[in-house]
Order: sequence, then C-alpha cells, then structure tokens
Amino acid sequence: MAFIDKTPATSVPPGGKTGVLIANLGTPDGTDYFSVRRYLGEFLSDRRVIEAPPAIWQPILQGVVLTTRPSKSGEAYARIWDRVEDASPLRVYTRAQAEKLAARLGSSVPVAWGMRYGKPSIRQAVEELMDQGCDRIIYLSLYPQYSATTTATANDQLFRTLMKLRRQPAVMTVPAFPDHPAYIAGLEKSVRDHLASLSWKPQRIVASFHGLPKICVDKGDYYPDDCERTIVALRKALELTDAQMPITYQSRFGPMEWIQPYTAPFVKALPEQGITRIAVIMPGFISDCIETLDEIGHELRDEFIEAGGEELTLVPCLNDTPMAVDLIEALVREACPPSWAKESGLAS
Ligand SMILES: C=CC1=C(C)c2cc3[nH]c(cc4nc(cc5[nH]c(cc1n2)c(C)c5CCC(=O)O)C(CCC(=O)O)=C4C)c(C)c3C=C
Ligand SMILES: [Fe+2]
Ligand SMILES: [Fe+2]
Repeated sequence: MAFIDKTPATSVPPGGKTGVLIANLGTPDGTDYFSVRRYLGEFLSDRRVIEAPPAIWQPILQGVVLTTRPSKSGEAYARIWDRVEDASPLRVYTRAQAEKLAARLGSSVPVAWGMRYGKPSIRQAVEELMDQGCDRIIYLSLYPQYSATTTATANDQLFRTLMKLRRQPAVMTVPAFPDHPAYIAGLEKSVRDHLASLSWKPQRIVASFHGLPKICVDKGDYYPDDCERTIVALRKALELTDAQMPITYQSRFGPMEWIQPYTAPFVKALPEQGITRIAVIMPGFISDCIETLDEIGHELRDEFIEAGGEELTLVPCLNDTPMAVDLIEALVREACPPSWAKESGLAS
C-alpha cells in the first residue's frame, strides 16, 4: 500500500495539539448533470449505503440510476441552490458551523470540515489539521441519530485516511447524540420560535426523519430507536402527545421496503381527517438540505395542498444558529479526553 508521503508543514508542539474535524454527508459541486452524477456515483457506490453485491448493483447504478437521476436531482438542487455562495445549503451551513465553532474555541484549537462524499474530502480536512501541528483529532459526524449508512461510513472514511498516514494522529470519534440536552433544547426553541412567528396554529407537528431500508434495521441498525429517543425527548420538552407530534420517515430510494410510516402518504391522508394546517420538523438533519427544503418544502407541500391541505410550514433545522454551535461545542468539549483537554483548554 502506498503511504501519503507528506510531512506536515508545522511540527507538533510539545505536549501535543488537538484539532476538531466536523464531517457531513457531502453534496454536489454544482447543479449540472455531471456534478450531480459524480456525487451520486460516489454516494451510491458506498457499500455501507447500498449493500447489494457490486456485480449486481454497479450495472444498475451505471446503466440506469446515473443516466436518469442526476438530471432530476439537479433540477431539485437548482431550486434550493444558494446563488450568493454558489453552493448547496448543506455545504454553506457545514462551513458556517465550522467557522463559528472555530471562533468559539479560539486560535489554539484548529477546526476543519470535510465531506464523506465529494469536497472537501475527509483526507483534505485531516491534512489541514496536521499542517497546523495537530496530532490529536476530535471527529464529529453531524448525524444526530446513529446509522451504519451515515455515522459508520463517515468513521470508515476517517480510518481509511489514517491507514495511509505515516505520522498518524490519535482520534476520538464522537457518538451520535439523539437526545443530547443541547440538541433537544435547540429543537424545542426552534419549534417555539417558529410557531410564534406564524399567524395560524398548526393542528399537528409532523416529525419527519430520513428513512432507511427496513433490511438494515432487520440486520441490526438501531437508527429508528435513536429517532424515537429524539422524538420522545422533544415531545416531553414541548408537552406534546404522540398524536400531536407523530413520527414518519421520508426520502425513500429504490423499490425495497423502507422503515414506516412513510411521510408522504401519512401527510396526504391528513386533510380527509380534517387536519389541513400542519408544521413539519425534520430532526434527523442538523442542516437544511435538499431533503428538507425541496422534498418536504416543495414536493410534499404541493402534494398536501393537492390533497386538500391549507397550510404546511417547515420548522428550519438548527443550521448555523447559536443553538447549533452550542450543541457542536458541547459535543466536542464532552468528547475531549481529559489528557487532551489540558493542552487544548477544551474541558467542558
Ligand atoms: C439507499 C440510499 C440511501 C440511504 C440508505 C440513505 C440514508 C441516509 N441519508 C441521510 C441524509 C441525507 N441524505 C441526503 C441525500 C440523499 N440520500 C440518498 C439516498 C440514501 N440515503 C440520495 C440518493 C440522496 C441525494 C439526493 C437525491 O438524489 O434525492 C442528504 C442531502 C444531501 C444534500 O446535498 O443536500 C442528507 C443530509 C441519512 C440521515 C440517512 C440514514 C439515516
Ligand atoms: Fe440520504
Ligand atoms: Fe429525497
């Protein structure tokens, strides 16, 4: 195996130096067919995401999925694209979260951000930290609920990078945080603030999480349990019943059965029960992205109105608000081992 032949520009200070790497899923560089194709090709070739044997899946992916889906997804990305930053919202928010965290932690703790798929890569982010003299990395993947398809593959990508380093930093991976008090407090405030900004009162607050193929759960992925933990804690904080804040799963991909109830049929059935004004919160996402802004904010809203609904409002994700930075800072400080905290000043 070839090693990365790279000597960090700055040597490690005596006593060591801790850096923070925040990781997210990844997103295309542009809305054009080839940018989206490149992104989807990398994403959907990940065997943590699609477990089918490559001999079966790759011909389907290359021959069918990557010829048709990039154009459709590209149109959806174009509807939500940040034209000022010329980037997708997921990239804009992840970068802003890293910059705001860096401001909180001060200049002695470098912060980098990287994407599991696409740019900047996890390897680029690791090199950025090592170039600043870091020999210890706190690695936080920004998924509140654990899944092998997200958290584990983000960790895999870090470990793959480390496998190629001659001078390897120590790493601390931060676990998922489905009912961390700072996350629940942020969600609670975002719901209260959002409801206060409306001139009408939603009859339901539907909590829609990204879905997962059911077979993943049958094989031991405990993602739905983590989603339940989030929602039980949030209902308690807001004093809502199960019926007032139901849980559903969105973003189904492919013909297999995914975990249920599915968001779209659930929401489309509400008007015939007399429920025509709803809010949707998506606590599986720290940052707004194509799945929240377009799939729910555009597609689902249109379908709800067509089914007789009157109002559908989105509770924004935490994005780069102070509540998001409070959460990320708390997670990083709590994960920092005491022996690292001494040099970095990262104690909680
Ligand atoms: C089998 C396919 C997929 C699995 C499993 C899956 C799990 C999963 N994904 C997220 C979070 C996000 N997914 C996003 C986009 C997205 N997801 C899939 C497929 C699977 N996801 C696709 C094909 C796409 C691309 C968009 C599209 O073409 O429809 C995003 C947003 C990315 C962005 O750029 O905005 C996020 C975030 C979770 C949490 C999860 C498992 C629990
Ligand atoms: Fe996804
Ligand atoms: Fe989607």
